Amino acid sequence: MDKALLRKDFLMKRIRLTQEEASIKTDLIIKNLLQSLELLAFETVHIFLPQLGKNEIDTWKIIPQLRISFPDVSIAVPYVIPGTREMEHCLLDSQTILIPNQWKIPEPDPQSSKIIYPENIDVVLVPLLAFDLKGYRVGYGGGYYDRFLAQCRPDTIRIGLSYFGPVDEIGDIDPYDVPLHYCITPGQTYQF
Ligand SMILES: Nc1nc2c(c(=O)[nH]1)N(C=O)[C@@H](CNc1ccc(C(=O)N[C@@H](CCC(=O)O)C(=O)O)cc1)CN2
Ligand SMILES: Nc1ncnc2c1ncn2[C@@H]1O[C@H](COP(=O)(O)OP(=O)(O)OP(=O)(O)O)[C@@H](O)[C@H]1O
Repeated sequence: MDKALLRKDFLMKRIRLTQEEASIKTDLIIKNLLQSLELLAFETVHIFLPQLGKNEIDTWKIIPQLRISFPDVSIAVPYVIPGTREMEHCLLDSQTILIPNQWKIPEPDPQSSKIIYPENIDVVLVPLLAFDLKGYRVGYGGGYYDRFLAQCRPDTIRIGLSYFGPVDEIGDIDPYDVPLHYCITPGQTYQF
């Protein structure tokens, strides 16, 4: 199936989840994610912060667990440079000032935050709407993550988080699409 159709289908599936279903799935995703991360060595992990009102996976529930399980690890979060399809990345700590952007996604204030460069990020937790059996993904369609992942090191581990299992194949993959290494769902962890 094509990205445009998958985007529409999976946005619909996600918005139809009740708060309770979303919360149960998120807890299962966190459990599977922590198990997978235990097997990896990393110093800096990048995480998205959830868009309000769109039923995105509530990554605010993941962050405290990451801090407990990996106390020495730095957490980085993205900032979309206005008017561009590029992102900058900042350290998330108790000092970080967060401001909601035009899509109601909390973002770090890039002026007052410590900038983290893509080449220093070891693991990226990637938002998505749908993914396929080869590890390709569909997001909102801005290409923000494809651009960002291309700036990371080739050995940076890309982990998708998804409420739903994979589709067989995304039809219209293009040369800019950067596949995932893992995708974590409530039911299982896929490795590609
Ligand atoms: N939490 C989170 N942060 C993220 C992303 C993401 O998917 N999730 N992004 C991943 O790339 C980038 C932001 N990209 C976005 C692109 C479009 C819309 C958006 O809401 N677009 C439409 C509505 C889409 C719909 O619901 O139909 C709009 O402008 O109203 C939001 C974020 C960077 N930060
Ligand atoms: N590194 C890049 N340089 C230039 N264009 C790019 C790059 N990465 C992606 N694009 C373009 O951006 C557009 C959106 O890509 P795509 O539909 O794959 O977005 P997406 O993966 O759903 O979105 P996101 O990455 O924001 O979650 C496409 O036209 C794609 O060719």
